[in-house]
Amino acid sequence: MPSEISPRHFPVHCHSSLGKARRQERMSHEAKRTTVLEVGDDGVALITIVNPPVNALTIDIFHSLSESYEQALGREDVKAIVVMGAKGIFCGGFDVSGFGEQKEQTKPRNTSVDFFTDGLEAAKKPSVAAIDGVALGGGLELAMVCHARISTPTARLGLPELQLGVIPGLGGTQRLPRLVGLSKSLEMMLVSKAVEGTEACSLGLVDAVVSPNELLPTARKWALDISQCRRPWVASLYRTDRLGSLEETRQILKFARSQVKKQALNVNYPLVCIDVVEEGIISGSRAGLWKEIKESQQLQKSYTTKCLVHVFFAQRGASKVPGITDRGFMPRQVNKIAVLGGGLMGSGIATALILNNYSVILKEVNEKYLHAGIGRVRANLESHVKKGKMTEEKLERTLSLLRGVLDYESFRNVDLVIEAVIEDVSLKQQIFAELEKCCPPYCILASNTSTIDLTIIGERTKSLDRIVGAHFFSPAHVMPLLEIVRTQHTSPQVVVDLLNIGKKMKKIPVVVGNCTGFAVSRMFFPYTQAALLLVERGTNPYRIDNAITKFGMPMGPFRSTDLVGFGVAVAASMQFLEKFPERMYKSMLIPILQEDKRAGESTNKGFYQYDQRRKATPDPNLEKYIEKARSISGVTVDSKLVNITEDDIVEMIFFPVVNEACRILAEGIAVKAADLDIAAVMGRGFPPYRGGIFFWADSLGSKHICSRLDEWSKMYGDFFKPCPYLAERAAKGVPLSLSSDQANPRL
Ligand SMILES: C[C@H](O)CC(=O)SCCNC(=O)CCNC(=O)[C@H](O)C(C)(C)COP(=O)(O)OP(=O)(O)OC[C@H]1O[C@@H](n2cnc3c(N)ncnc32)[C@H](O)[C@@H]1OP(=O)(O)O
Repeated sequence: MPSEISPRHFPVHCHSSLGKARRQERMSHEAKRTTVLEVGDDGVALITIVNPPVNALTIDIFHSLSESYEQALGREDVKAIVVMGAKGIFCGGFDVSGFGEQKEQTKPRNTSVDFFTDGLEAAKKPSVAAIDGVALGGGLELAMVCHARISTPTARLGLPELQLGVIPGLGGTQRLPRLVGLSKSLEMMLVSKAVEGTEACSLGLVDAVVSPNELLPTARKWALDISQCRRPWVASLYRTDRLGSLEETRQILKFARSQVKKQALNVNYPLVCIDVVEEGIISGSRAGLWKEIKESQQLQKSYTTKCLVHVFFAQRGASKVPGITDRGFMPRQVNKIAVLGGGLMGSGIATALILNNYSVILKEVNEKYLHAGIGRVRANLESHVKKGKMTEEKLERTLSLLRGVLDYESFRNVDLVIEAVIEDVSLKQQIFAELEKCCPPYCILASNTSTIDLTIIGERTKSLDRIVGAHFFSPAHVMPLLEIVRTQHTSPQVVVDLLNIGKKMKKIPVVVGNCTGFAVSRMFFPYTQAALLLVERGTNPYRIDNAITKFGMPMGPFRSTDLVGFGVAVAASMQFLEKFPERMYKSMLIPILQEDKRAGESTNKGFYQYDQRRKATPDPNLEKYIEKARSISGVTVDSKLVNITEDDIVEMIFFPVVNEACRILAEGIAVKAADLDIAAVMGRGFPPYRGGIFFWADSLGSKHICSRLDEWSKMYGDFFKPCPYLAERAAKGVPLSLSSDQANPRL
């Protein structure tokens, strides 16, 4: 039975030690971050966490929560306790804004063992969590300390700490396996997968699922039932019935470790998480709690966490655009959307839209292409069915939102058109002129171009104010980034509308300015170019790809060019060549390969050769093409570059990317460096645990980057020449990500 509760379990703050000013400041702070205790006639004390917007846990909240609990436990008229969050959100977890700092974050001993375990879980009065909205991280950990959990069907429950480089630190590694079993708990923690209330109930994580209206009455009754022994009084930490035999445990942990070693390169926190879970199973849950405390404290201070927390906040900051989202524009209702072109991109965009309940018209030029486009959408949905994410019935319902057409007849009442045809300037110009005539005057006219200047695309229209870039990344129904491109003419309302649609499509939108390549393609165009320069001077291409994947990119430059296809790569290069000739590295290697019908993965040969299962292997024949390209370029093999180290490969490939990112920032194409961090992570798979392109560059220092670029530009030409923004920051020794007064914002 629950042990004796004494006030020492609850850290109570001592006002007398605070000065008057600090006390006042603290009181106004607490007015926003607090818990509220209300005792009903039924004898149930309702404790509500109030810390908008997501009721995150802070030290203040813990103080207030412990005070509320202490009162509830001490009052004779209270028989049981219900915990909930204000405004339909249980709790979004611990406030992560201080994670990644060297200072101590919490007093986990007080919270995890003394407060949560020996205080709440062992209390003489039962607690029930009433969960709506989200119960994530520390929020779910608090709920698991309660003796039962009632949830709404759509509430999301999970322990997503690992996506921030930390492990659950309030008992989650111990209680989750005991509630849902080891395999499921590892899956939920290692891939930061949240489950909805209904699934949580079938897993045993929650005890009942009810509608939002019934949530509180049910939770109150449940709590009273426990107190009167009509329902079991369960302390999750000591359950063992969901844990399998020791042999099963070993098998599951072994498998999890092998998966993590394959997938989580350069980071240790997933393995730490598994070790902590194992400790609890082998040595008992209290031993597990202590190990969890020690490890989570360490990880909270780690540099990796600092990077991942930066990405978390940068992602949220990306949808706040000065001069646009702070002007009070409300997003307009967008119901009907047309997509032009049913190729790879168009079908992906249409899939993403119908998956998020938009009605979509897909237009193609003839029956054959239309049929193929709709077929692609169906195939995209079928892959969801195969992965168990969707039922056949849901597939048919989703597909019924798509209608194929061959003309503009039905465009008369569309709210948004997304053009996704091939990268041909005059074709796009013609299409936009037609759209202007066929669509209503309020319709947003968006292009999915990845490189072409939008003002040029809209040259033949008088609708520049409603022309905007909606650049998706392939596969569009999978990749999270949406690059919203606005020109000097695009109206703020249109940007606000598109931001809202992006959010509804569960994309991460980043708003950038208009130029050739915008932010993502432009920032990364030196990525493949630097690789070509190295190869022509003797570096083995497969060593380059290997070094870059070891750094953490999903693919090296050659493998990713194969995937994109040489046709697309050449079309983009032509745009850059026209716009930035002075810093293009002009290699003939790709055109030479193309001449020999090697155009990348789709032709089974590119830089790699591909078997029937699309597995890439190095091709010994590549060397002869490289030699030919080398002779055309008139360069010779440089023994330094033949024997270049992996670290130097990474710097020679990525410093030109940093250099271009600096130009983009200096020109005001991006509003802030953090937006380019998000663009690199979400659009190109730059490792999030390095914080994004600028965050990583600043960890190395502007001086180091500039001096290396300088050195290479003397040896290998202007391709490496540091831009004025970078050179200036290096001279002053200031970080590249600091906003610049000298930048000339065009947005
Ligand atoms: C000790 C423990 O084990 C450690 C932990 O608990 S670590 C934290 C674990 N929790 C998480 O990882 C959840 C993080 N949050 C989220 O996933 C999402 O914010 C959410 C699902 C809760 C809400 O999503 P959504 O409604 O789209 O709102 P979103 O824009 O993301 O967040 C709203 C605001 O709350 C902030 N916020 C959300 N969760 C936060 C958190 N855990 N800490 C600090 N701020 C947080 C956001 O930064 C944003 O602030 P802004 O308005 O100033 O931009």
